[in-house]
Amino acid sequence: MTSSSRIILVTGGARSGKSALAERLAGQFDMPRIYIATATAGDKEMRERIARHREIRGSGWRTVEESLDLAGALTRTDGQGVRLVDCLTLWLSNSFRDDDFAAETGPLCATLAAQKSPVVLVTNELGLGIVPENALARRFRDAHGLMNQAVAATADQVWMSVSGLPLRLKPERGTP
Ligand SMILES: Nc1nc2c(ncn2[C@@H]2O[C@H](COP(=O)(O)OP(=O)(O)OP(=O)(O)O)[C@@H](O)[C@H]2O)c(=O)[nH]1
Repeated sequence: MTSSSRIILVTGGARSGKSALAERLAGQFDMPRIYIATATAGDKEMRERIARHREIRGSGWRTVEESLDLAGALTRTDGQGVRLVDCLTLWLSNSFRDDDFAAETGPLCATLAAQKSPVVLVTNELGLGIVPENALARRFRDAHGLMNQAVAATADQVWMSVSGLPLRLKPERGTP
């Protein structure tokens, strides 16, 4: 992995294989691995899911749990290894202020641009289905799409996982 691939975004639908792709991309950096989890274990199913993820990741990863201050977690861990953030969707949902999505996404993109060590970020490709009936869900969906665009613009590489298959979106093959 070259130094020009410092910020990598991986998008995809639920159970599309995006987390596994992100782990493979992070694994290409020959340095310690730090997993930044934005999920909180709200119920038994989520606790079991998290336990499974930890088991699969194994001891090669240090885990940092940060559901709100993602920029702070990135700043604190910069210089310590490659960071894998899983995922931006839950982070935005935890920190979403109904009226002002830029208040969260702007500082995140500025922090990403300032990182010295690599970061692989996982997000979801929302909004491919029907328009939600609920107004808050519509505002979240729109804010989430704008967040993805802003992070993708900041990223050196963008990938999408479709049915477990990786699709590279940025840079397109053949372009420098
Ligand atoms: N708090 C916490 N959350 C974790 C940990 N490990 C994984 N997670 C969370 O588990 C979630 C990812 O797992 P899944 O929901 O199974 O993945 P998915 O997005 O449905 O499926 P894929 O597209 O295949 O990745 C992310 O939201 C992570 O934050 C951990 O150690 N602690």
